[in-house]
Amino acid sequence: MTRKDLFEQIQSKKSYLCVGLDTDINKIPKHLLDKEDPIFEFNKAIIDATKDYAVAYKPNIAFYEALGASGWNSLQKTLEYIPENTFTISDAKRGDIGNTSSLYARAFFENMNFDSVTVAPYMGEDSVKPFLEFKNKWVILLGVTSNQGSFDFQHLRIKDKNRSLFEEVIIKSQEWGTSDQLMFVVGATRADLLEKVRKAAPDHFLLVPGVGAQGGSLEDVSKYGMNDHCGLLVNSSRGIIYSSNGEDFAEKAKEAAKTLQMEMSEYLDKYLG
Ligand SMILES: O=c1ccn([C@@H]2O[C@H](COP(=O)(O)O)[C@@H](O)[C@H]2O)c(=O)[nH]1
Repeated sequence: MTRKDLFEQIQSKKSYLCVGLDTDINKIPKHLLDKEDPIFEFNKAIIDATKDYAVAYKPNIAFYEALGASGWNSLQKTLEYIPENTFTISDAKRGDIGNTSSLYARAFFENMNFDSVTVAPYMGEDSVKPFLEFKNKWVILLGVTSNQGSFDFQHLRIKDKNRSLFEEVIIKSQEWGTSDQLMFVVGATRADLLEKVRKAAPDHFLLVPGVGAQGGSLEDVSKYGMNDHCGLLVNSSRGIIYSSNGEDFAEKAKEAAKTLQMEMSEYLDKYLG
């Protein structure tokens, strides 16, 4: 999917919502467990319920690979079920020496046909570039993450450049790929840093996890993160998919997604540059 296609979807749905499919066999409603593939049945119902409000879906790969072959199978079926014109993110946080990264890229872009994959930047250029060799595919590089541990490394100051390590990641990586193939993860819990991030990357899309269960503010993210083509994909996983663990789980997920979409629609009117 191109950047233009993505912006068109955002405009037509008045939404920049990404629904996170962090599907945990121990958390899904009990009545699904006697189905042949409970994970897929759950995802299918969530996708049906939220597809009018979401422009992207983000399965977190850990939840699937933890289940072995059956998890990969559920993931493939889920990916195929996501409607066309919807952006797909494999949240895999990969990255290794070049030849290994090439194989990760093939796994998610060729074998599975995701639009994008999240990549950890700390092994540097040769670990990221293999992912950038695929036409109309996206690398979503971890910029400043939503967790407390982000302070261990990402916020360290680089004295001679007078900036933080996460800013250096965002600036340096723009030498490797364009804003048509590179996005950055910025945690919603770090909305205070969005002005800095936007200074370093004015045109790029940002994937922003951390609203909902982690408490990030959608309004702050939208106010400080939006650019003239929106430039935001805001993810909520648990806050949507586990709104209820009863028979009404899909209906409740729909309500949660719709609530976020309606708020986003307001912010698009208010903050779109
Ligand atoms: O900085 C980051 C990077 C990735 N994530 C992932 O996003 C979702 C968030 O889930 P919620 O249930 O909405 O909190 C999850 O898959 C994380 O692994 C992140 O939270 N922060």
